[in-house]
Amino acid sequence: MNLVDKRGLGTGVGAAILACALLPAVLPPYWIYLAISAAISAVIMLSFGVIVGRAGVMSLCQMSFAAIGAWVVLRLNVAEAPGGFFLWLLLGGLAAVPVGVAIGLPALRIRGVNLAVVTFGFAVSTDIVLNVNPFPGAKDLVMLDRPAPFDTDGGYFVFTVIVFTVLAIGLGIIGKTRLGLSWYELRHSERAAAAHGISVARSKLAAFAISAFVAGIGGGLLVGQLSLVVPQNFAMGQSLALFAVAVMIGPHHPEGAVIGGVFGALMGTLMEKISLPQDFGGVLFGVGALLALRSGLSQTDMTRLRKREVDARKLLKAAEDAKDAEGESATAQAEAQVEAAAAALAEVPARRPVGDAKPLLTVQGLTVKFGEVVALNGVDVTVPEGGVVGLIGPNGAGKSTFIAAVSGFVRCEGAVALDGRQLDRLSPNKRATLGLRRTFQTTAIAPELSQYEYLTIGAGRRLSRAEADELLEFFGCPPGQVPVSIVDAGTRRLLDVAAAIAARPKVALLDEPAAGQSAAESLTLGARLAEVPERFGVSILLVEHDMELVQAVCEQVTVLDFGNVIASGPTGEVLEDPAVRAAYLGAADVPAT
Ligand SMILES: Nc1ncnc2c1ncn2[C@@H]1O[C@H](COP(=O)(O)OP(=O)(O)OP(=O)(O)O)[C@@H](O)[C@H]1O
Repeated sequence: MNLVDKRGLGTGVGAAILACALLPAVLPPYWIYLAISAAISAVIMLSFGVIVGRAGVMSLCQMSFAAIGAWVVLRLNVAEAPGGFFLWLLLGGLAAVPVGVAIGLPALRIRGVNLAVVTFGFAVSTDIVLNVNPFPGAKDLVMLDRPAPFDTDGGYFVFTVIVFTVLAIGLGIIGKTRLGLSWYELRHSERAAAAHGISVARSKLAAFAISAFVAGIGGGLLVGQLSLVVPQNFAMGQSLALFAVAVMIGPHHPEGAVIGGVFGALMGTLMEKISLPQDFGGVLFGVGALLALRSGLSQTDMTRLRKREVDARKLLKAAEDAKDAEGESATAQAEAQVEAAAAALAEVPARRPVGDAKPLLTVQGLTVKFGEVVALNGVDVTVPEGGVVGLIGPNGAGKSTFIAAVSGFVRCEGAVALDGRQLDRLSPNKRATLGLRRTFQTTAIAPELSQYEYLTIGAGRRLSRAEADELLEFFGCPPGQVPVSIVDAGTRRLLDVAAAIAARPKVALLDEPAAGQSAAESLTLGARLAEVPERFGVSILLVEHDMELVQAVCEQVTVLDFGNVIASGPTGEVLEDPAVRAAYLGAADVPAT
């Protein structure tokens, strides 16, 4: 879980040095000029990589941000401002940031195609403004002079490659931080991100701000290449074509940005060389983008994921072979697992406090209505410190709605307090950061993440390798390098539980974590959950249909039926209650104690 992928960094920097040493020496002047265009396009591609590739936001106005960068550089050039081109370039990037944030504000309320329309609207407005107001210096032909030692085309190519490399490394590091990883989560599920304590608004605005900065730098670089720019350099059609390339190729990985940049810059020339109309390239990009949108993954995502999966499968096979070498058959292992789980569960009641601990989560009079449907009607539940409390009931009783309301995802009446603090008016991510975590019945984990990366998102901090390994082993998940894409649905739930516990919240609300598990696995999970309060300092509210699990792990249980509490108290007594047995009749077996 290092912030820098040393192998990738070595390869990338090596390739950049090679390109800088070779291309200016061997390419004819026109192709050097095209190589500069490709490097600048690659920088602009990086900006698409942040907003489209990582955060999954359909932004069609990156060239407008580039135009702002170009405008600032030219304005400072005309004014002969101190600092020179390098400083102006930086200021051009920074000038695009507030505009990026302003464009990002609507993204807090709208998404998908609607957001694409908003960003496209901005691109159109920029087009109109630029066509009416020429770039600074255009009237009097005040050109920008490239600074030495980058004043020749070959030298300027080297400069653009250096800028690209620095930006790619910076974005790579950001991508490994919680902010960067949170963009992946936003792309798949904003609810899951909020449940992990991520402020969806802040995360999206940061993506807009950073992508606008990078695009602004790209615009400034274009001024350095052309000495003076015209509105057509930033036309909305350009934004559209580059967006399609970005969706297709995946410029959030440096190799994707380079390929995208080369395509973007050279496609016109290539089409001309094979006697096809230049615009035909745009059609090809559009078709490629549609295919990528259908699969949900870009070309570079797929290539990287396949490699990760191959490596992970080797790792899993080696672990399996090691077990086989120990001579234990799969059946013997499963039997040993059940025996161990049963033994661990047998010890649980002796270790647990029985209801006399301090209340940690108190929910009073919780009422949720969906139109005419009263999903919850004045429900009271308390989770004591160090306790595992069950919430059960037949299908549609209101259990998931309870978790959604307590964690802030659903409007409700009533009072929710965590460790004495009222949570009622707080957002889901605020509740999560205060120590109330939840899992979902249906997980929405980004498949391209490794389990280590997912734990980092869940934990809200960088976990040490040892801590992450301990959590994964404890919950029976595969090794941390294994990508989520090849983890089965049942194990993804366990990973979700591990990510919730990784944050060391005060209380974790677990929504059917044993669904999809075999009887033996469910028993094993029970033993682990019973251990969680003591081992990780996290109290649990457990929603489950597996009555054996509930009976073994929960000291207290509350039963819902049609949104009403029909019984609450020590598990053994409640499960014997005739009203509970009647509610469950035909819905699930309640084993007699
Ligand atoms: N968003 C919603 N809009 C309208 N009705 C809803 C919504 N969410 C839940 N309900 C209704 O609220 C009631 C409780 O649903 P909920 O999913 O909480 O039950 P549950 O006990 O979790 O069921 P299960 O065990 O099947 O998950 C059901 O009648 C359901 O149809």
